[in-house]
Amino acid sequence: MKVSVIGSGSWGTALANVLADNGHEVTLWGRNEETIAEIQTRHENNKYLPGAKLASSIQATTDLEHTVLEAEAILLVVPTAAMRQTCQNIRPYLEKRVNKPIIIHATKGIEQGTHLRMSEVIEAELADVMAAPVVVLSGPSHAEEVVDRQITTLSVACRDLSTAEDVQDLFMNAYFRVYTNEDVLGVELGGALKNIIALACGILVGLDFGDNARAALMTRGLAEITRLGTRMGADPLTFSGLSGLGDLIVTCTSEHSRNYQAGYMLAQGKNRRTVSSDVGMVVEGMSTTQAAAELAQELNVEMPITSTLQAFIYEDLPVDKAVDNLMLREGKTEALMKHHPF
Ligand SMILES: NC(=O)C1=CN([C@@H]2O[C@H](COP(=O)(O)OP(=O)(O)OC[C@H]3O[C@@H](n4cnc5c(N)ncnc54)[C@H](O)[C@@H]3O)[C@@H](O)[C@H]2O)C=CC1
Ligand SMILES: O=C(CO)COP(=O)(O)O
Repeated sequence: MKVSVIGSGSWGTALANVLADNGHEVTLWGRNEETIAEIQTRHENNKYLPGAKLASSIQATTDLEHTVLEAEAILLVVPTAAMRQTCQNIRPYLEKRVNKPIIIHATKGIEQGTHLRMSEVIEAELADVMAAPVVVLSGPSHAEEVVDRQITTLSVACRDLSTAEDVQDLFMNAYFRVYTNEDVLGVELGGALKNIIALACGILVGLDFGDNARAALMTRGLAEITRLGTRMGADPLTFSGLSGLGDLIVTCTSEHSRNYQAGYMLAQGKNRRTVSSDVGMVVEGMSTTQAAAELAQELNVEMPITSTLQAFIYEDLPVDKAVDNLMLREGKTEALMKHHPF
């Protein structure tokens, strides 16, 4: 199958490599001429995946029209902040086509201002020029390990199950196992919101808190993700799956996680305005924290970790006050569904 990947950062490059391993004709689009030339000629992407050798069959290009006109499936893997503009950039080429492609995305975030999920942004811009409802690929998957062909499991979500199954077939192989899911909302929210908790874990570890505190943050983090997601209409069980608990574990416990790294740097006193460029790659959790705190307020859902992190990052709340905010709140019951239906 002809598959085009739009976004040649770490995740787009690693996914292009999986698709090439599966024998697909892969075109990888990026905006940076140097990166694209390096992928095309040396089969390497040293800025984002240093040391990795990529499949030589990947065709890397900066020509967006060529990338869009040929593909039977298009995978969008740009940062959240660039998703709407990217859809607008590819739209004219999709309009020209008689046979429309399947659109998949693997981006984890919530759009600033609108609070829309990525599938909602894509469908708002492209609904009439795609072959099927948008498909989401999400789950515990650091690009560094995927490009090294280490065992990885993910979910593909689509409200049309047969399209999800087609995309499952596209990606599945001996090191990359994919499960289908029809809960697009839950899968997208799990992937986006775990970045908030990973940032908070990085801060906690950077400040020398112990393992008990990290376990508390992950568990209560999952509780508030589930509370918001259920309020929005997701299946609560989705958050115990790969794109919920699975992704929470991998980002809160791994030094590969850019969100975790950014949190660690914030704990060392790095400025929030420079922390993303210090990490050198996109840190989605910074803006998602703001968007999720606003969303929780709008929907009247309690998200104490998210709102405390928002105040820590954006309003200079001192760390001891942040910890007191969480620890000295009125006593609560742990039961999620019985006492707090959402
Ligand atoms: N790196 C990983 O292991 C994983 C990343 N993701 C998600 O994938 C998405 C992309 O992240 P990464 O590839 O890791 O980021 P990255 O920081 O490695 O690369 C970002 C890429 O986006 C490009 N880009 C930035 N602004 C752009 C714009 N306005 N238009 C077009 N391209 C633009 C950059 O040139 C670069 O190629 C994020 O939402 C991330 O959460 C999901 C799973 C795993
Ligand atoms: O989503 C990821 C792994 O599943 C990547 O997380 P980071 O963006 O924190 O590196």
